[in-house]
This record gives sequence, C-alpha cells and structure tokens, in this order.
Amino acid sequence: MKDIKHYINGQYVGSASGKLFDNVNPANGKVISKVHEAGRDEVDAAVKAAKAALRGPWGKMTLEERTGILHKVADGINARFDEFLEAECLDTGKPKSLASHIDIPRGAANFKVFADMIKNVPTESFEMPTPDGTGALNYAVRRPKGVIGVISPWNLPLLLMTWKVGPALACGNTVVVKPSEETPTTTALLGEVMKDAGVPDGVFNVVHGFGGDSAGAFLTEHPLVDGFTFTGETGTGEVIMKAAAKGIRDISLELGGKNAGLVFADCDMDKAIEGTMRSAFANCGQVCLGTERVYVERSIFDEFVGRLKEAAEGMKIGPPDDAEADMGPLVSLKHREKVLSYYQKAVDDGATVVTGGGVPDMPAELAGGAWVQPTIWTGLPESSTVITDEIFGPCVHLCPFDTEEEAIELANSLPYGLASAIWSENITRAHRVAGQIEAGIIWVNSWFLRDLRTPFGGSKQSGIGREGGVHSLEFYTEMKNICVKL
Ligand SMILES: NC(=O)C1=CN([C@@H]2O[C@H](COP(=O)(O)OP(=O)(O)OC[C@H]3O[C@@H](n4cnc5c(N)ncnc54)[C@H](O)[C@@H]3O)[C@@H](O)[C@H]2O)C=CC1
Ligand SMILES: O=C(O)/C=C/C=C(\O)C(=O)O
Repeated sequence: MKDIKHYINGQYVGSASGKLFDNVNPANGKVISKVHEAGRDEVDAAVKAAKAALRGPWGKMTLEERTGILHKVADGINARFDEFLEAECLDTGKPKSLASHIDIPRGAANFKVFADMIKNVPTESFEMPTPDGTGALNYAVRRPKGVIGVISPWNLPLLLMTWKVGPALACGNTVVVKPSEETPTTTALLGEVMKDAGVPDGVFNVVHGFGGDSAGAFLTEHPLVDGFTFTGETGTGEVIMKAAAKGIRDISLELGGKNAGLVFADCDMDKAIEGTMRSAFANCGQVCLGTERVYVERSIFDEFVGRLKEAAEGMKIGPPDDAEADMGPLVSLKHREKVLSYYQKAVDDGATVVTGGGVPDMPAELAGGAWVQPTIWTGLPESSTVITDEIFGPCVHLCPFDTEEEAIELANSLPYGLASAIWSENITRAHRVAGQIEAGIIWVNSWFLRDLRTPFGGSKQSGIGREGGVHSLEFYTEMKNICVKL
C-alpha cells in the first residue's frame, strides 16, 4: 500500500518514529494509503529548511523568475489534472464532476492569479518638504514576511491550501504546510510539481499529522515561523491564535460560519431554489460559506419549502466516478457522527423533518462510507443548537419572516459573520439589506461566485483579516517605508 511522506527541503522523507496513520476513502471506508505522522523533529527540519531557503536562490530571484516558476507550478497541476482529480476525490469522496470544475482548476488558478498580481500591484510614495528646502521622498517596498505556517482543512483541500501557498510564494515567502490529516494526498503530490517547476528546495515543505499534540501544534509552537494562515473551526483558530501570540507572529484566520440565506417574496424563485440547493448541499454541505439557515418571506414560504424539498429529493447521491452524482459522502465516519447528532437534536428540539434526516441506503460496496441524506427542517426555535452551531453537513433549516427588519435581525443574531446570500429582484432592497448584514462576504442573487481579486474572510467569530487580491499581498508581505532626504 502507498505511503505518504513529508516533503522537506525538496525530498520525500518518512518519520523517524515510524508512526503512520490511515488515510481512509470516505465513500467506502477502505484504507487508501498510510501517512507518516510528523514529530517535533520533522517539523523542526521543515521549518529550518524553509528559513534557510529564504536566504538561498529563492530569496535572490528576480520577480520575473519567481513568478515564472509559479506559472510553471500552475501548468504542472494542469498537466497532471487527472492525477490530482483522482487523489482529491479518493480522499474526500466528492463527485469528480464537482472537483473537476472547482477544486483542481482553482488549485492552478491560485498560483497564476497571485503571480500576476504581485507584478502589477503598486506601492505608495509621498514627497515631503523639509526645513532646508530640499525635501524628501518616501517610498514603500514590499518584502516577504518570512516562513509561513499553512494549516489547511479537508473540505476543499487543494483549493484552500493553494489559496494560501500561491500568494505566500508569489510574495517571496517560504512555507511549511500541514494539510488536514483527512486529506493529505494532493498536498503531498504538489511537492513533485514544485520540484519539476524549479521551485528551489526548502521553499515548499509539507508535514503530515494531526492538530493538537501533533504536527499542527508543533508547527504553531515553532519559534522560527513568522506567520500563520489557517482555515477551519473557530475553536482551533483560538488555539492557533494563542500559539501565534508567543513571539508576536501574524495570523490570518478564516473560521466557522452559520450563514443566513434571505429569500424575499420579490425573488426570482427558480434562481433562489437553484442557489439555495447549492448553498445548502454542494460538497455535501461542507463549505464554510454554505447557508445552513435560510429565512424566507412568509408569503412564499410554503412554495419555497415544497420546491426545495422536491429538488433535494431529486439529487443523486453517489461515489466520485458516478457522472450523475450530485452529492458524495461526508469526509469521514467521525464527521458523520457529528452531523447525525444534529439530525437527532433537530428532532428532539421539535423540528418538522421536511426531507432526509438519516442515512441513505447504499449498495453493499459503499455501505462502509460516510453517507448521509440531504436534510431540510422547518419549525425549530432560533435558540436550538441546530440553528446556532456550524454543522458542516448537507442540511438547512427554513424559517419564515414578515419584514425586512426582522430578516436582517435574524441574519445578524449569531456570533458568526462569514457570508450571506440575498435573493431579491428589487436591487434597491438588495443593496439596503446587504449593507446591514454583519458578514464579510455577501452574495446577491448568487452564491459562491468568486472573483479572486476580492476581499475574502469573515467578521465576528468567523475570522481575522482578509485574503484575496491585494489583501493577500498585505498579509504575506511586510511593508517597509524608505525615506530619502534629497
Ligand atoms: N473550511 C472551514 O471553515 C472548515 C470548518 N470546519 C469545521 O470544523 C469542524 C471540525 O473539523 P476539523 O477537521 O476537526 O477542523 P479543525 O479546525 O480542527 O482542523 C482544520 C486543520 O487544523 C488542524 N488543527 C487542529 N487542531 C490544531 C491545533 N491545536 N494546532 C494546529 N493545528 C490544528 C487540523 O489538523 C487540520 O489541518 C467541522 O465539523 C466544521 O464545522 C472544518 C474544516 C473546514
Ligand atoms: O473560494 C474560496 O477561496 C474558498 C471557498 C471555501 C472556503 O473557504 C471554505 O469552505 O472554507
């Protein structure tokens, strides 16, 4: 059976401890590969290699050379598209039809977009008078932050890891990546692409393992890491923030959400149903931007519930290779336990189960997989933990509202503030409501429509900082002002 090794200083290496853990295919419960678990020594070697590489050829390259290499990385992902696709779908169970349109193309785009952006972004300059009349010129330059610790999740493994690694490298940093223990394969494969593209040894490093008391914690505790970027649960973000405080290291955190969809009676119902289907069920509901609570204006509530139910019941659940499959399994049986516990809580709290609520019947060869039914509820009180907690499964609660003010209040009622989707053909209303929703990302009559130049991140407990476009460059560089007396 294949074993997945760390990628340190341009070489694939195993753990000195010999400790391995199972990488499981969530579509059938079978072990796909064995993964080396990094101890403190492997993490230390990776961080030191990354530190040294800052002073090596990488640190001396021209911008043209560096960004040229990143274009080759993107081309390398595209050249091995099918391999990345196969690996991502085996690790996550997601439909190939989804990963081939979103995950893998974005993996390549994340390198190209930021390579081009760093070449075109201006910095400031200010002329100033001086008492002797000769004046002075201030100008700012960007310099890499140093070694960036990248801790990435399992829901969009290649997409979210490269969303951080792409701009970090474009800005001249070096990285140590700790991919999720659930989905190590595409990050491991990226090492080969980096090597072939001419990325110098030590610039891109990967250590595998778990979070607390394992590779994740060893990385955040390492004093030579200059900054951390993390996507995942809010509680984990707090732990990483505490670790980063030691040594005053910078952080960028994209954390949990419990995003509201708002559907007004003046919406285009077809568009609202299609969009809500995606925002509730895409990637088996494992998208931080998803809408697990949707508020619908009372006059169209019954119609909306009926149409969403019909659409959800029309979805085909199946494995990655099934070209007809709309939805795969959850990432693991452990995660299914969490999701099913909320399915039970919903019933205990008095929900009407409109559809789903359990585990689907699957053929014998898939019976060991983490399958779960797409689920719609109505009738829960807003205090239920089903409404207040991020479940991260294919489920949505629908609740009626009567006024615009009430809808806004409901949307803003939780301590999260990542995203929201507003459905209304009255563009004046849509602007008015969008301006009042406490979230970092608002979609009007769409969902997950991504322009990589835009600020991306959450407010309240959904994160700190923004990535995307120039905001990524802000995080991954230090600005230095040079004042020249003329
Ligand atoms: N994109 C998102 O917003 C994601 C949200 N989640 C949420 O988190 C819940 C739990 O899923 P998990 O995989 O357990 O998320 P998590 O936040 O614990 O894991 C994400 C990453 O952080 C690492 N990690 C965990 N603890 C760490 C620590 N103490 N120090 C350093 N790194 C650490 C993990 O190994 C993984 O690479 C999900 O049910 C979902 O609600 C999970 C994954 C992605
Ligand atoms: O498009 C992106 O950059 C990110 C999308 C999704 C997430 O960040 C997530 O689910 O965590």
